[in-house]
Amino acid sequence: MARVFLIVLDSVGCGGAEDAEAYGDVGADTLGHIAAACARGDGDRAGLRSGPLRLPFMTRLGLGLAAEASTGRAWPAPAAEGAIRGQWGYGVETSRGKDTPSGHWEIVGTPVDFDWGYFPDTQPSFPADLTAALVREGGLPGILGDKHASGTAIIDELGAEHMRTGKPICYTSVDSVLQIAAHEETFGLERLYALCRIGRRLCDPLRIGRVIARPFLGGPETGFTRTANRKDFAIPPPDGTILDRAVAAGREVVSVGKIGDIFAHRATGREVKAGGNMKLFDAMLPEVERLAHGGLLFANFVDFDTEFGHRRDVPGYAAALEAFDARLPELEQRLRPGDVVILTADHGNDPTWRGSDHTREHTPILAFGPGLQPCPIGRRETLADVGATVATALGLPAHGPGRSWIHQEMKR
Ligand SMILES: O=P(O)(O)O[C@H]1O[C@H](CO)[C@@H](O)[C@H]1O
Ligand SMILES: [Mn+2]
Ligand SMILES: [Mn+2]
Repeated sequence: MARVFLIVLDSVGCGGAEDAEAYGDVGADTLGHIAAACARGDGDRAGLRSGPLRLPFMTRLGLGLAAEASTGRAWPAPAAEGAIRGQWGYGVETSRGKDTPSGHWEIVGTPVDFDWGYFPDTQPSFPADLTAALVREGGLPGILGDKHASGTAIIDELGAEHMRTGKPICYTSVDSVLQIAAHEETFGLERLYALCRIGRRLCDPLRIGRVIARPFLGGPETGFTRTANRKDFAIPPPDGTILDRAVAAGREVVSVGKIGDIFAHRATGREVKAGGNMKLFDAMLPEVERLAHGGLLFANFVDFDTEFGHRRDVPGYAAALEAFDARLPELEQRLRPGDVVILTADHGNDPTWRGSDHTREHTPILAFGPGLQPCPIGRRETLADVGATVATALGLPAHGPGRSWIHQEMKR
């Protein structure tokens, strides 16, 4: 029986979204703009990387062709060396949010059919009764922030005041989130998590997708750094995800990275975590060897988004893509006959774009595995086609709007 490895490169969009105007994102193109910047020499950073964007493994799977099909523009990075060996295409997000839960839930077959609640880009941003309840129930002296912000910028701005006053830093973005940043030592990590649980309950009636704990360390003299102890408290996804169906059928499920958080830990099986893309890859490989026949491994590689997209760091993003690409042969070596690997993304986060938020884009979809015939899979009208394909490959029941691109004749 096949095993499926579904891997989300968080925020690695490929431009071209027809509805980008509604988001102020016309022309945003995460992969294309990184590749173009690298081609111009604007992706160079001493000691990190230089020159054109080199993604030999994914380019041979069809990444450049997928990007061209998505945007109608030539792929501004080296073409595939050798014949295309993957199934390639791109996905159109139908859920209205350009956030992580919307993207992931749609990928696994359950697009978001309701509108998330959002906090306005005003100051204060949070409704007075929400703040009052958080302060009262959390036993707080007050809160700081109360606005849209980049998470690294706001701890630079308010970290010292937070340490002095004991008031947590609450902020949001264009996504449906309440983020709470606090010092791991002076405020306390468990206390921050407890506060986020209170925030989660208070945000439920507002349909806020996630309450996110953003612990950090450091001091006013040394500067502040976020730690790997981020924790997301999410609304559970709609019923019927591919994870639900796999677990219901008694299949082994392994979640790597932040998948558990994104699905409120429902049907996420054994959760494997590590800090940073490369450590996550290290942690994923033994799971690839171990996964039972008929099993599903679902991984999210978050650094692309958190460390480079939101930080608008082109060389960093390019280096992260190259480092990820260079590890893919290690994954391929561990595949067995019938296995299917799908690489895709949940939304864009163009590091050349204004601001620090996600960007509305199509997402690349690449599939490969022993016995999987290379072919174009075209434009997929919903990311749920990925989940439908996973269901076909694993022999699980169909659910929701997705259509599988794998038929038996394309597998062998
Ligand atoms: O700037 P940071 O804190 O990384 O925030 C980002 O992370 C949030 C959740 O992924 C997004 O909504 C975005 O605003
Ligand atoms: Mn994401
Ligand atoms: Mn993000």
